[in-house]
Amino acid sequence: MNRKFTFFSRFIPDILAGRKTITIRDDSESWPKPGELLEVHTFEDDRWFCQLRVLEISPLALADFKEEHAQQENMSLPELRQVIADIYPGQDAFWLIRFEVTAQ
Ligand SMILES: CC(=O)Nc1cc[nH]c(=O)n1
Repeated sequence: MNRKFTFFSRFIPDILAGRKTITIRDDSESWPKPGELLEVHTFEDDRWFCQLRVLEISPLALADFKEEHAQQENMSLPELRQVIADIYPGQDAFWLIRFEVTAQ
């Protein structure tokens, strides 16, 4: 199992500023456990940019995306649906991972 956890670099400013406090992932990235510390790298060039503590992980269907989730991603709800559809085409079952930044 690949336990590397990455984000697209465009999300870094929002993560480090505390404006993005969740990430929505598919089954392949449902392995983090609450309390776990993750060393987080950029997807594009594998550059470390912070450490996160996992606060919560819970299943979330595409049909159940709400305004609250969009706010936690610092996006509008249509924007969040589009971003997730672009990253995970055709998928509708996800995991919500809530986190806090513990080092940067
Ligand atoms: C690299 C990658 O998949 N990044 C993602 C995917 C979904 N949400 C997110 O915040 N970042």
